[in-house]
Amino acid sequence: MKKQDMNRDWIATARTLSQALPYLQRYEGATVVIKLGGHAMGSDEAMESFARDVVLMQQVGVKPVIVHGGGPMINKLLADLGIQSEFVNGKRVTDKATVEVVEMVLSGLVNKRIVQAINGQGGRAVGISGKDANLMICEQTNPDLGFVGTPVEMDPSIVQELGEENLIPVIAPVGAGRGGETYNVNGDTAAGAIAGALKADRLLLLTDVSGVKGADGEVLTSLNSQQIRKLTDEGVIAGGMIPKTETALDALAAGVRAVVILDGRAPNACLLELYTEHGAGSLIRDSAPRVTADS
Ligand SMILES: Nc1ncnc2c1ncn2[C@@H]1O[C@H](COP(=O)(O)OP(=O)(O)O)[C@@H](O)[C@H]1O
Ligand SMILES: CC(=O)N[C@@H](CCC(=O)OP(=O)(O)O)C(=O)O
Repeated sequence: MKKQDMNRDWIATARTLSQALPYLQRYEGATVVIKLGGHAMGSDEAMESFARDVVLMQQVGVKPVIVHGGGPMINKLLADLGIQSEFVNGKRVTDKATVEVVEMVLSGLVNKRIVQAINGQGGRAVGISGKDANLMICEQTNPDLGFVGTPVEMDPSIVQELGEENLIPVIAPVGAGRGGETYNVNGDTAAGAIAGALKADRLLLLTDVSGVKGADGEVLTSLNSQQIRKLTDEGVIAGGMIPKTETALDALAAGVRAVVILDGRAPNACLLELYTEHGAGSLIRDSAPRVTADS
């Protein structure tokens, strides 16, 4: 690279940093719940980049809370074990053998991979599940789905206490039933319930598309609950996007200020969303269009 071009790059970097100031101030002390979907986890490099963003966010005063999925990783182990699995309306039909595999994969392999990635970037992450300290008590969603749970009682104190100690909670979407059962909870649903219980400032749902697409296939940069209902009725919002937009609406109703659906595979997705004017992905809330530094 020529010296002149390098200077231009540095000037642009300095300008970006300087423009981030109002956003850094805006999010100081804010609770940001980030749901990392199985499809967004991708390569080790993508995981490393995600972990670096999370540690940086904490360094500048945000309280990050990570809730993860891991559907593709569960699929793999079930297939290796020869256990059949099917989904109904985006939820895995979960019998006794399946729920054991789900807990093993989510609370074990996936959870510890994220914990290790964050710690590798200089953070201090602690892996828990919805079972720990009664964070997420569940009831059966529908007898036809077996051990699939709906969160009915949340105690977010463990998450708040970890945050106060500058520890980063990494939460597997597995819940406890009142009768000692283990429940498999959709990752988006769990993230929404946790964000709602914390009254988080932001819920970021990281997935494998750039945001919610409209009928023309273009990503909508901001949308409200009315638009979501209309797009869902028209079948434009479908498949795995339905639990995400439903979660977004439930989280807003529970007191979360805004929800963003964005591409977790894009480099620095979380930083772009929080610290730049244009943000990233689709911002969902019920009032004004895009976020400004003081909203
Ligand atoms: N209107 C829409 N806009 C964007 N994606 C959509 C839409 N409708 C359905 N989808 C699908 O939803 C998928 C995201 O859900 P999913 O695969 O369950 O994600 P994750 O594993 O990250 O939780 C996208 O890859 C896309 O195929
Ligand atoms: C009930 C239910 O379907 N649970 C999900 C939990 C994992 C998840 O949600 O993973 P993603 O976010 O990667 O899709 C499952 O068994 O796959």
